[in-house]
Amino acid sequence: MNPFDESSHAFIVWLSKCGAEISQKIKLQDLRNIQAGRGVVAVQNIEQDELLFRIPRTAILSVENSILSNEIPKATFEHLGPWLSLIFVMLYEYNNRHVSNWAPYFNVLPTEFNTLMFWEADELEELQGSAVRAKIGKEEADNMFKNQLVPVIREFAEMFFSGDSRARERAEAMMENHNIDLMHKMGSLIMAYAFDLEPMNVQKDVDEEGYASEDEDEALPKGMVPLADMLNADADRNNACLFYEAEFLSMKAIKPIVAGDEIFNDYGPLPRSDLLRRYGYITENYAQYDVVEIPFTRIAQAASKGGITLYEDKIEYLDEHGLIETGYDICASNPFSIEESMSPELITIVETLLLDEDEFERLKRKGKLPKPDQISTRGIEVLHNFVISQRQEYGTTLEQDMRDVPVSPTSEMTLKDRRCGMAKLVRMGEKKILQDAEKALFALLQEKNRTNRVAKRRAEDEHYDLGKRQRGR
Ligand SMILES: C[S@@+](CC[C@H](N)C(=O)[O-])C[C@H]1O[C@@H](n2cnc3c(N)ncnc32)[C@H](O)[C@@H]1O
Repeated sequence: MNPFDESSHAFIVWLSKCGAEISQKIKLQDLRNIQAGRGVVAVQNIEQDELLFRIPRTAILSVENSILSNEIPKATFEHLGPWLSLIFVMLYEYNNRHVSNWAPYFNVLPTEFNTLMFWEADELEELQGSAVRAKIGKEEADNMFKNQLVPVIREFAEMFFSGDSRARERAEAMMENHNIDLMHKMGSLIMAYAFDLEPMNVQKDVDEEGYASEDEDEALPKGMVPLADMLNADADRNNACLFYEAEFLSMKAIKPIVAGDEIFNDYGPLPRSDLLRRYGYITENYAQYDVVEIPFTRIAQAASKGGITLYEDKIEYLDEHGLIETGYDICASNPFSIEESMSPELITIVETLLLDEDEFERLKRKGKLPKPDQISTRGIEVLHNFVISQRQEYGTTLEQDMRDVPVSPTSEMTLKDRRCGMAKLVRMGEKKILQDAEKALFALLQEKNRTNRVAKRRAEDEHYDLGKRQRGR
């Protein structure tokens, strides 16, 4: 057995000893040949609703289950919040791997990542104007590690490095780059592997597709659920789901699975930019969720270029209505439609900015806002300009990108070429949306102008007829 399979085997043996029940119909498989690390595959046909495995809650790597939670005051974890608390606990268990209950688990978790946090500057450049570059948050995470996490490690150094006479020195060394890097790796593991630890029968507010809001998810405690996190995901190939029970978390088939098929979890309807940021991979069937985010700052710039003043009172009023955000999405749709793809908030903002003072005051008195489905000719022009100005943020055109082949990342490529290939697919997806939006807005503008011309001509004709009738009297 090669070392990779040996770790997989030792992990499954350990997990069974922890009390997990694992169906004989599945196995953990080496999928490095398709750049997918490990994955879970069916070895026999599986029926819908069949149990694939169940993991006792006690085997979850979480704050609650780590012995650190007996030693460190609850208030400290509350102060750190769910994300930093889990990083804290994972660092502790990782540093004490020789005695940690989760050592065989750490042996199957990756130590190298392809997520945007770990890309070189020239690789990130390949994303060109994509708003995802502003969301990587490396600096913010660095600051949180240095200003919030390291002080806690210093405060509880004797426990964190228990049994080590150099505990204080080691706590000081947590500020060093290699340790901050380790914190980023734990953070990245959480981002791509951790589950929100929902209590049993949780009632979350979900959208029409069944997804909870990010804010709601962020407030939940997080935990690393062994094996459940070995499932890959691929947009609409989801065939399994994790169920939260009192003592166990159970992974069950949600449709029949044929022997040989991979078992896929659902990571959510993520655009490829976010998939790359959080998980470090992309596949074509996530293109349906692609978005272009127009940052608010760009809207402000484009508006002032177009002669629209961002009056403070209008911005304040829009903010009171919760409409001022860091950015606004234009989503992919097929066939592209403005109603389906264009952020209604963005349309309302544009129409509000275009209101004259009297009209704005009148709406404000009534506590109302312009309706996004009643877009004006001037509003279309402004949105068209936003789209053009966003398109200019990308260094190459879609046609140029399409000319250079090959684009699809393959296993023969170097890591750099693969990253650049993935970045190119992300920026091409965004450019396609911008191209579709530009065309659709232009067509709508022409239609509006045509209707306006007809209405004007009709009004002129009526005026002329009235004049003739009056003269004929
Ligand atoms: C929750 S883990 C799944 C287990 C992982 N494959 C492993 O070997 O540890 C998520 C990571 O798996 C990889 N992954 C998931 N789905 C994938 C897919 N469809 N294609 C390629 N890689 C995938 C990505 O690296 C992602 O960050």
